[in-house]
Amino acid sequence: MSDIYGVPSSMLSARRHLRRNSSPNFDALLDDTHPPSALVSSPASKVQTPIVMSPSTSSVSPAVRTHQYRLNAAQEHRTYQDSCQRLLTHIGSVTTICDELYRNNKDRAVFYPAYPKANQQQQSHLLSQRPITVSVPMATASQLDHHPPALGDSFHHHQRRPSIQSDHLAASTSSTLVGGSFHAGFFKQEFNILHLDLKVGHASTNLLTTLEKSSIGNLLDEKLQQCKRHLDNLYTRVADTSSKVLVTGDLNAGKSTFVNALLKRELLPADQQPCTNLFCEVLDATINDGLEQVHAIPQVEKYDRLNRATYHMVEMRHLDSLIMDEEGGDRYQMVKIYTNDARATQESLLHNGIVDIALIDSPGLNTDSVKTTAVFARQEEIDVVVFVVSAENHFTLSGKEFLWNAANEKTHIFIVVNRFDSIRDKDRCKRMILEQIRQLSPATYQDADDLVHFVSAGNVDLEPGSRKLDEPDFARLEERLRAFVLGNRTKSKLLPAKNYLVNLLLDIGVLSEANQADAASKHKDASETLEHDMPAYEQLLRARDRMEKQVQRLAEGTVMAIQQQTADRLAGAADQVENALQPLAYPGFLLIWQYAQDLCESMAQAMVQDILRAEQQARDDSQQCLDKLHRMAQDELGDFPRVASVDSMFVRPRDRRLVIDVETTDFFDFVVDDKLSGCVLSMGAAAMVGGRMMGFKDAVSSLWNMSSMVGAHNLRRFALPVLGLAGATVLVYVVADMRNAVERKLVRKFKQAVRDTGYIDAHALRIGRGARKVFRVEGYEIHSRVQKAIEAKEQKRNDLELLIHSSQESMAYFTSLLEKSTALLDKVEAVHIDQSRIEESLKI
Ligand SMILES: Nc1nc2c(ncn2[C@@H]2O[C@H](COP(=O)(O)OP(=O)(O)OP(=O)(O)O)[C@@H](O)[C@H]2O)c(=O)[nH]1
Repeated sequence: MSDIYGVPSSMLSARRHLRRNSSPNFDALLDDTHPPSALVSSPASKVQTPIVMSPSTSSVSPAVRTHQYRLNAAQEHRTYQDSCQRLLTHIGSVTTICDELYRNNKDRAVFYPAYPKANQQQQSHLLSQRPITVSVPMATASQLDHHPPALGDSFHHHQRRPSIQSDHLAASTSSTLVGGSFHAGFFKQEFNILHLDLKVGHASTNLLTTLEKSSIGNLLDEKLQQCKRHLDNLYTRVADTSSKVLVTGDLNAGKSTFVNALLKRELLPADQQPCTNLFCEVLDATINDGLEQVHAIPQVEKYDRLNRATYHMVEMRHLDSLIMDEEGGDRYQMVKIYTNDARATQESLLHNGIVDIALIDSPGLNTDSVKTTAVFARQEEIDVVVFVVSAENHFTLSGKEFLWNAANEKTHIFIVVNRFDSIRDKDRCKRMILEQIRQLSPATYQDADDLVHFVSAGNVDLEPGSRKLDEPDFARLEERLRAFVLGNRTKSKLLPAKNYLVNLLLDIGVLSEANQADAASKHKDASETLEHDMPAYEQLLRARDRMEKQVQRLAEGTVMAIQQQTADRLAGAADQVENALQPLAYPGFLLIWQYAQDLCESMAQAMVQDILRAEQQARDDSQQCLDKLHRMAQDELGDFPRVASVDSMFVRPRDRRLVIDVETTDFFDFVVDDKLSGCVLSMGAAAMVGGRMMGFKDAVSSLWNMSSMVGAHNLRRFALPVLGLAGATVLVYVVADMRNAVERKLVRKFKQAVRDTGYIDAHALRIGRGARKVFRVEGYEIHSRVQKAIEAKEQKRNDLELLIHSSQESMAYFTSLLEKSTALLDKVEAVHIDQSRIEESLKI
């Protein structure tokens, strides 16, 4: 759920909580204030700047100073509230931008620039333009997720990656903006927060360039999710009105006594023997509905004040035994003690009128606990660490280790040197301890006046209702501690949030610029390519039509020619078929039947030979045609292998022979002989050929035919002699002419069969079909290649058009994102945060 500006509802409720919790105290303070003439208007923060009390003000009366403290506290509270509110709004807006970017990255993988690591020279050039400091906490999402800021801030992070000092950044950033836009190229450096950690060391930049766009998109998705989680954390942290002070130190240094002294109440057990076994957090009872209660918590991360199942309620009178009992330390991780403080706001630390402060007393440091306490101190919500050291014992090894670590993390520690009353040579003791601090934590030593306090917590009067004033040293400690806590609250809550927003917005600006440029270049390239490809595409379309017509024309022309050639060749062969008879030797009258069959076979073979020649001719012609087709297609489509082959033509086994049967009548043939000038009967007699005998019926029929020709009268007169002569003549003639008769008859019969069966046309068509088939194969190949080339071009066109469209959208989106992030960056920069001024103004 989010509001109309996209701010999550959880954030809104946290903001309401902030207002509700802080306003009453603030108003109460204001009720008591003098006219606003004491306040100076500050244009930067649009709030009034409190008057910082000069050293001369120390001479004014305590009542005036208290009044001034209230004024300043009220004003600081107002400034803090204003900064909080504005940062919360900006966190919400940046979260919305991250959401949009995340969704955009899901729809269309965002371009992630793989900028090379800036070399030393470039780095120093950038540094000269953008002042960078290592004094401001700035934790990245991942760093904070895994390594909470140390000891109240995150200085150690700056050792790894320089961050931008917010106040300087405002100036430097605005100097890099022209007309509300980032200078191209200026930001070409590594990302601060959106840096994709590939865990491959120095090769990461190279690897980025080789990674799939989608993989980079996924990495960016994860990174944006991390950012959103961190923004949520920052929101909760900024909206949280409380501050936590961890009191740690050596065993028996007087930590519990010191906490009691701050509370002006004997709440925690103090003993000469080490007695604190648990972390004890003391909170103002107002946040527990005014009820004084002790909650013993087995698991801190599950603790919920309103859920009794997450803690055990312990009676206040059993508090000592709970804390001192070693078993308590084993059973519980922490004790929360809600306590009332009836003192006035400027006197109480817990109930100070500005912020809810919780004090956490911890078990004394020893070699076992030093690490646990260090981890505890690094927790995000710890704003200040107070280290208590006994003036008698100075720093132990464990104490030194703790301070040494803290110093390495560039943390200021508030040091309380307790039990100072037991020291006789106080100056010497001070010198020695300050020298130790100088070595252990130079940063703290620098501010020793404010951060190192020599006191005797045991001397603070804890009697209820006592009017006895604290020793000046302890009173000063309280005042400095309060200012330090409030100053650190800004440092540990607002500055990290502001810096994170600034760095994230700068990264979003870099990403937007890079994507704008990338989209513009893609748009330009795609438009140019499209324009360039258009004529080629249209040419291909024309080539397709042209080629299809040519293939059709060439192939069909060749087929027709082949058919015609074949028909001509076969017709010629059929006309000359009698030539096929020449090689055959006549075997004699008795084998004339066999001779007739050989004649038929010889003619058939002659025709087959011609058909085979026609087929070969067709192959040759087809080959030439295929060559032409292929060359033509290659001219348009480039080189490609030929698919069709003439070797596959006419390979199917088939009987090409024309078979005619030999019949008896084939041996008799009547011809008109020119020499006889008359019609002479040339009859082939039915003879026994190859064991075959003419039938009786046929013989009678022949004779009857002859008699009818001669005539009945003559027949009767010359019957016998004529018959005898004729018979002899006929017989001689028939026998003599039988070879010619059968040859003539069979040739005629063969030719007739050629005509009757459509032998020539059938083979001409078959051979033409064979040629057409190979042309069709090649034609199909050419067609599909042209089609593929056209489809590839069309696909490319579609892709280019899509790319043009999406790059246009991308340009529009990132232009608007850049404008938004730039405007937001200006607003975030305008949130004025000055921790040192706060500390100064709250010193009484
Ligand atoms: N003389 C003197 N004694 C003090 C002072 N502060 C604390 N003590 C004594 O020092 C002893 C230890 O005090 P605690 O407050 O229990 O010390 P601690 O650091 O909380 O102890 P552990 O939590 O058990 O490590 C007690 O006997 C206190 O009375 C002081 O300012 N002066």
